[in-house]
Amino acid sequence: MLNKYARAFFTRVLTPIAAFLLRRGVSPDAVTLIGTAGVMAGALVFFPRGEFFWGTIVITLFVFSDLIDGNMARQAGISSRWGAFLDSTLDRVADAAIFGGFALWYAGRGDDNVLCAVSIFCLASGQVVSYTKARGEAIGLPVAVNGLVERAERLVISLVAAGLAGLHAFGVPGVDVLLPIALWIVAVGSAVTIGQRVVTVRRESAEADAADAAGRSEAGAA
Ligand SMILES: CCCCCCCC/C=C\CCCCCCCC(=O)OC[C@H](COP(=O)(O)O[C@@H]1[C@H](O)[C@H](OP(=O)(O)O)[C@@H](O)[C@H](O)[C@H]1O)OC(=O)CCCCCCC/C=C\CCCCCCCC
Ligand SMILES: Nc1ccn([C@@H]2O[C@H](COP(=O)(O)O)[C@@H](O)[C@H]2O)c(=O)n1
Ligand SMILES: [Mg+2]
Ligand SMILES: [Mg+2]
Repeated sequence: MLNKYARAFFTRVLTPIAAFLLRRGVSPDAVTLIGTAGVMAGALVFFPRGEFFWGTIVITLFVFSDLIDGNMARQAGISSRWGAFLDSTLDRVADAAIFGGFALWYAGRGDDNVLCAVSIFCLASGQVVSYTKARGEAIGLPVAVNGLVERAERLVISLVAAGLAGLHAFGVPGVDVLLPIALWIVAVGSAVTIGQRVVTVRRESAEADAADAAGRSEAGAA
């Protein structure tokens, strides 16, 4: 949903920044790599220590690089298969760092085995959500479904909650419950999304196999 409705807005806002970086000789790949490194640093330095506010601020500064890199490539007319591969692969690395950071907090001083498990489930299920689409497309299917919780939703839900929960350390009462709530929402939403994508791939596979079989029997009859 966010990918559909918010992308146009962010494209307008980020296009001048992308143009500026291109004029300075920065490449889309460099933005992809630096953005991922920044997200990883924010997540793995701050989240395991429970510093959710500062971790979210650092991640937010870098995460929009994922919208800038593609914008730069398109503006410069240099979109490439390699760029698409690098972008998607490093998305997975950044997501692992974010949910891994939460898991490390709950495994350590956060001291909550259930929320540690929920964080690990968010990490793994998010990767599976992406894999279902990538593998379906790799076997030639359209995978014409996005599902309930795409990457943008996973990030916005968990990072807004983490940023607000981080305000607890500055004396704001009650906000610390937001992160557990968000993690449960992302976990359940990701499970539903996997189901939606698997059902779609199963239907599209059956249709494609039936079309292939019909084509073979027509060729045999001729
Ligand atoms: C009082 C202060 C409190 C501090 C609060 C801090 C608030 C800031 C918190 C969060 C900001 C989070 C912003 C997150 C932005 C995410 C941007 C992003 O990376 O989107 C990526 C996404 C997809 O891009 P790609 O096409 O490159 O990715 C493909 C996709 O990911 C597929 O994934 P799949 O669904 O399959 O898992 C992969 O299959 C594929 O491989 C991959 O290539 O881009 C978009 O979706 C575009 C839309 C972005 C929408 C961003 C909305 C941000 C909205 C609000 C943030 C601000 C909220 C402020 C709240 C303040 C609260 C007080
Ligand atoms: N280093 C890069 C990054 C991205 N691309 C191209 O942009 C597409 C992704 O667009 P986003 O707006 O989601 O970032 C990707 O599929 C590539 O075509 C690139 O070429 N090089
Ligand atoms: Mg990108
Ligand atoms: Mg990306």
